[in-house]
Amino acid sequence: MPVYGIPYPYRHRTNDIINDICETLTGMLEPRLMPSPDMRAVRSSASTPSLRSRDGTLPPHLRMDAGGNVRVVVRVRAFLPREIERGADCLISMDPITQRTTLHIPNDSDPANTRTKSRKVIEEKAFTFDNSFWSHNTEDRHYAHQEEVYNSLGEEFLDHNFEGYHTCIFAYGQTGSGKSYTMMGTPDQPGLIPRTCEDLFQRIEAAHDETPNISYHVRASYFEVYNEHVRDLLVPVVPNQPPYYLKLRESPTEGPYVKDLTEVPVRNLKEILRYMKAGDASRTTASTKMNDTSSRSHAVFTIMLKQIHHDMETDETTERSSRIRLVDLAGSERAKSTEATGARLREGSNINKSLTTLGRVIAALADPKGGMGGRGKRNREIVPYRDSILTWLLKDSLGGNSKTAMIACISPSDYEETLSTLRYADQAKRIRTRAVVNQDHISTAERDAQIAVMAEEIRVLQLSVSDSRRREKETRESEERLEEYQNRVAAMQRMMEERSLVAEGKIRSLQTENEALRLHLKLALDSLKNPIPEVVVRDKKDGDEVEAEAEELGGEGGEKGNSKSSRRQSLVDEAYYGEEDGYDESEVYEEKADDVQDYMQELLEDLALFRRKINDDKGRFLNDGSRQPLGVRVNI
Ligand SMILES: Nc1ncnc2c1ncn2[C@@H]1O[C@H](COP(=O)(O)OP(=O)(O)OP(=O)(O)O)[C@@H](O)[C@H]1O
Repeated sequence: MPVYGIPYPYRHRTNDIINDICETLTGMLEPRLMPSPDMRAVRSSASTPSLRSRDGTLPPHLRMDAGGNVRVVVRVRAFLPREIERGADCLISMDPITQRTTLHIPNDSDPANTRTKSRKVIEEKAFTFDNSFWSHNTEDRHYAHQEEVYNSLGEEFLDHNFEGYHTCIFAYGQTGSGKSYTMMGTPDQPGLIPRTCEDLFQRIEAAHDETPNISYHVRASYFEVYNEHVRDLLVPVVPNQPPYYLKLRESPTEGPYVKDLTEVPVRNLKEILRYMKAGDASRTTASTKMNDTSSRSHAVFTIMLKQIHHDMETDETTERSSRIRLVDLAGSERAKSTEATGARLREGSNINKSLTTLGRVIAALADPKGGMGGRGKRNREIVPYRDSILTWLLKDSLGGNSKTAMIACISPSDYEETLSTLRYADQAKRIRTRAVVNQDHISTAERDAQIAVMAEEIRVLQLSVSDSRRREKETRESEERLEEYQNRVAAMQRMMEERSLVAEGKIRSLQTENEALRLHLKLALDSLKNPIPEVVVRDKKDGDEVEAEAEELGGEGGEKGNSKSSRRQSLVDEAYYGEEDGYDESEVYEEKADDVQDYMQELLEDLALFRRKINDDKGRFLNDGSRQPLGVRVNI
């Protein structure tokens, strides 16, 4: 149980308090702004800013852990069927008293150790670790079951979490050496992660009964680093969609974190196990020659624990925040052993690249002249955290504010790989981290002052929100108006286009008519200028009839007779020369031609004017490609 009540001086307010109170107050002030209850899965950073004791807020001897080394344990697994088939020998022995692990020289018959033969020196190697877990044969009385591993490592680390320390446990080892088995386990043999979750909620439940004035808040996140990309394992995979990768950010106070990572609040064991299983199911695994379900990514399961203690007597609040990071690394592998090709080979080379960087980080941190071990500033600066996503994300856990443990998993019969893992682990023993209790203490007066400041901030935010809403509404309205205007302009343009088409048709028919008139006029003028004498051919019968008529008229005498005579003459003339009396016909035609020409001239002038106007209209209203339609907004 965590113990509270140490009289700490006032410490800075932290983002967590602000966020939580902001959430509460914002919810009170404007419920519409709050996400729906099932949307409360907060998206935030992986290493969520926690209440951290900052420099000067705690006496140094209380603030900083005495300086802990990375705790390193080793676990050897049982033979797999393929190893039994090839008659492999177990090259490992462990001393349960001294916690010493010894790697023995392989015999010549095992094909898995052919590479070893090319070594100049093959010798027995012994290393001492914090724990050497013998999980090779269940019959052995020292056999380390999942429970033993949890009891001697997980339990202690959970104690640290309740004390307010960040912790990290990561499993390292060759592919197929038992990392996932140790961290996640099987339904029958749950590993470190489900056991930690179970113990966590058991402790919380027990604490509720004992000390009701402490409240506990648990959040969880789960992500994987695959091919140097970060993928949120709590976001369901959408079939036929490319995976969504998250970005890394660095906070000046909290270090590197994953932006927009899903962090779900969890209330009980059932919930957290559900998230754990869902995330585990979407982890990238594949079958390789070395392991049927080989993890092709590094998986990081994180639990954030926040304990809030309120002292009724002093009316003071103390908050402790700790992060529990449980990492199942992808296995180091030799392309030759896995016989990987294509995507598997690429994954393998990315896995090896990040594990090599992890090795360099460990080497730099373990260097007694520098790193955290030697407290040397120069070396600390050149730790190559940034050379891989994995080491960048684990920066805090490897060389910062965290109590960290490494579980080195080894296969029982692979000399080369096991030696490399043991050396790696041996080096990690020398890393020292600087874990601090992440605790914040706040009096009622301070809390009231903070709430007042935040209430003011919220009021200002509310104003700016309503202001931006008003502006948004105005913008929406003006956009609607603009759209209407654009529709009208478009309709007008369509009309103009139609009219222009009609006008073009008219022009064409006028042009045709014009051409016909021109031709007609030309012919008329030609015929006037060169008249063809009219030849009147009268048939005999007609002439006789006329003569007879004239005779008839001439016989009647007197005035009547005279008029008859002139009528006769005119009829004769008419018969021979046409209806008109004796005047100059060409003059009349000339006049008529002039009139027609004048009329045509006027017509042509009108036509030209009409065409000009039509062209004018076309130019103004038709979109000629270079011109934007009216009303369209152009961004300058
Ligand atoms: N302590 C153990 N007891 C029984 N079986 C084990 C033990 N450790 C590992 N195994 C078995 O060995 C096989 C490989 O283990 P696991 O998948 O955990 O390896 P891994 O190191 O995670 O491999 P990879 O890096 O390829 O993911 C599995 O079938 C697992 O059940």
